[in-house]
Parts: sequence; structure tokens; C-alpha cells
Amino acid sequence: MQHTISQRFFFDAAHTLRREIEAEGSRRVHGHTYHAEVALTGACDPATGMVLDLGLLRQGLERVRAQLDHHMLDDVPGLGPPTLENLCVFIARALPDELRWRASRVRVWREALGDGCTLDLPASTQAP
Ligand SMILES: Nc1nc2c(c(=O)[nH]1)N=C([C@H](O)[C@H](O)COP(=O)(O)OP(=O)(O)OP(=O)(O)O)CN2
Ligand SMILES: [Zn+2]
Repeated sequence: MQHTISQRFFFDAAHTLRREIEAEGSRRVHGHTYHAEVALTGACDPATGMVLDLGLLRQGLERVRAQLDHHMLDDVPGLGPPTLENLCVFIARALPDELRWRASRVRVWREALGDGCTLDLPASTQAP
């Protein structure tokens, strides 16, 4: 039996984005509030009744958040063009080892714009 637990966090960050359409506004430095959710899938430990203590997930996500919150995403090493897709991959790769191998899904979205992206990770996760 497999359970999936998840934790959300948000971060505020600036970026620019080179685009073929609506290019003018995207090219100027501007900011968004991003929301992210990381899901871990695994068997429940009968002794604890947990897949993993959510406190450990929260601690791990705080370390990931610190690399993005109030940063200029264009300058974040290893991110690439600051799209929702690349943010999903970055977050998956930035997870501490003890979380990354259990990660099953990463979602990043912008409430204000109603856009979002989901990255589904293979069961025996090695970072994408
Ligand atoms: N596949 C993707 N397409 C687009 C992404 C993305 O992450 N993946 N991102 C954008 C823009 O960043 C997003 O639409 C927001 O637009 P942006 O110019 O960055 O910010 P605005 O506040 O100006 O939003 P508007 O939609 O222009 O109002 C586009 N495509
Ligand atoms: Zn933008």
C-alpha cells in the first residue's frame, strides 16, 4: 500500500522571460508570487504511521525555498530560463537526498495568473 503526502510553500521572485508572444512585458524585470507543492509517495512505516514526518519535508522545502525566495530567477544557478517547467525541475533536484528519492510530483503555479505546471517523477526517483 502506497501513500502520498505533500507540502506546499510559496516564494516571491523576479524574472524576465524571452518569448515570441506578449514579449514586451515579459522582457522587463518583474515579479510574481509562486506557489509550489512537493508530493512524496511511499509505504507507511507501521511503527510511526508515517511515510515520512511532514516536519522533515517542511525543513527540506525551507532549504529549497531559500534558493528562490526574493531572488532574481534569471541568476539562479542551474535553473535556466525561469519558466514554470524549469522551476519544477529545479525544486525536484534541490530536494535533500532523503526526500528526493521519494518525490513523486512537483507542482508550481501562479495563483494571480491561473497558470501552473506539474512534473510527475518516476517511482524510483533519481532527480530528473
Ligand atoms: N510553458 C510556459 N509558457 C509560459 C510560461 C511558463 O512558465 N511556461 N510563463 C509565461 C509568463 O511568465 C507568464 O505568462 C506570466 O507572464 P509575464 O509576462 O511573465 O508576467 P505578467 O504579469 O506580465 O503576466 P501576463 O500574462 O503577461 O499578464 C508565459 N508562457
Ligand atoms: Zn513573469
